[in-house]
Amino acid sequence: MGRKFVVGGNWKMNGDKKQVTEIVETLKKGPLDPNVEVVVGVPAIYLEYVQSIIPGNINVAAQNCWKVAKGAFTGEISPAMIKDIGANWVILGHSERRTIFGEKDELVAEKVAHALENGLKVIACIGETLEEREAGKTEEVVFRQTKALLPAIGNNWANVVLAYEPVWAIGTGKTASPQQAQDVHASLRTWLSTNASADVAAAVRIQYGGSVTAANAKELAACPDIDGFLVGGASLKPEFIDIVNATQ
Ligand SMILES: O=C[C@H](O)COP(=O)(O)O
Repeated sequence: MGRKFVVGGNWKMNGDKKQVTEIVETLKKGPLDPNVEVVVGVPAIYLEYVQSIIPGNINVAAQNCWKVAKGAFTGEISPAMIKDIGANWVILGHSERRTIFGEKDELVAEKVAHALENGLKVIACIGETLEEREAGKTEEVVFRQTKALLPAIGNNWANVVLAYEPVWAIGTGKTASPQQAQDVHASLRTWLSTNASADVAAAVRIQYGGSVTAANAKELAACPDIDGFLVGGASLKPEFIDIVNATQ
């Protein structure tokens, strides 16, 4: 049962025009494993520029979008706008959106529903905080966050990638161990098989995110339920190529 490995590079609020051009040049040189789907999450202001210079084998994602097509929502962008400039993906529910900008499960779900309705593919992020993990609530939190997405996704699972990103591992240098990540991915798949369907559970790709580097990617990629990565800091560096190629 082949789940195509999918690696996202989330540039977050980093880079200027010169640096994003350099990153694209590095990606062009690769070489990138042709069996891996690659998506780069680009700051909104550079989306159209990056889309215009990136090779066709790499997909461009927005890092957020709003839940309706247009209107009086100062500072926001819509899925229609993302599609209009040629990009096809959006990252939603990232823990930085949840914790810094106060996005709740319901809002994330509304955004996911609208993005999918408008033909975008979605990387939907979930994950527990350190406090929640230490309280033994990892599964409870991850299942709650995913449950909120079920009606939003409906029968559109083919256009969704889940990204499990334990908040305590993001940007901290503390990667979840392969066993810790595998355990959550496996229990999420079991939960999906009960709460969505066996087909969804078997087919959905679950990325791991949180301090992924070239040094730890191969071991994580070898876990049976880890189907890719969502990479922050290391996606700005040439080592991103090695992370994309971690299954080789
Ligand atoms: O979206 C990416 C994650 O937040 C991981 O970031 P990081 O690789 O810098 O820890």
